[in-house]
Amino acid sequence: MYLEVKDLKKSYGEGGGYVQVLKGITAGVEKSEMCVIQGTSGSGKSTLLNCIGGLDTVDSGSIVVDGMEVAGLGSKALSDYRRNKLGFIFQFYNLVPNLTVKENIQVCQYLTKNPLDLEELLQVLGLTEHQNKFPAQLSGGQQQRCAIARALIKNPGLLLCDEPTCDGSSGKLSGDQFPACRQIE
Ligand SMILES: Nc1ncnc2c1ncn2[C@@H]1O[C@H](COP(=O)(O)OP(=O)(O)OP(=O)(O)O)[C@@H](O)[C@H]1O
Repeated sequence: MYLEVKDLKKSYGEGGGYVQVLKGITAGVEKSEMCVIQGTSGSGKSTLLNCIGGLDTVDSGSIVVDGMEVAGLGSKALSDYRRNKLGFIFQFYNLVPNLTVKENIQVCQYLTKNPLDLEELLQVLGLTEHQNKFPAQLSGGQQQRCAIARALIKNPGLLLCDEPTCDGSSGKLSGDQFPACRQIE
């Protein structure tokens, strides 16, 4: 397995505000496999991705990526993991507003060891003519493609996508639209 999650538990808050979001998730994804996570709104999909991506801490359990335990890594090792192994497409894009499309992508290009070719990526994603625009000057779909390019430029071993093809207002894609993918509920 390239990604292996075992008995993962994660909660937020305390006292009356305590909520256990991940109640012992166990799942695995092979190298080159695509896997869809399905669940109702608020069920913990983003929380799971954030934990796997090292953006949030877990209460207990294990996350192994390419043979390396990620849960509990120190900050330097966690940075290396995020820089070189991981691409993350955020649900709300998280583009840097005062950087252009090209600069948003270049930030990740410069940080990683084996980046893809920037010009080619811009072209494939239909962003060449928009590369000097700022995020506020882009349509939702253009922002989304910029966020996808920023994740892909790192040529990551693991690509985590939090609703990458949904603009948050036009309805969600169902797993049925990804027949080649295995689904985790
Ligand atoms: N930082 C936080 N502090 C407290 N509660 C949180 C925090 N982040 C998420 N939650 C709660 O955890 C639960 C899971 O949230 P999460 O964003 O993972 O759901 P989701 O399945 O991705 O939802 P959606 O499909 O609507 O994006 C929700 O009840 C949410 O309110």
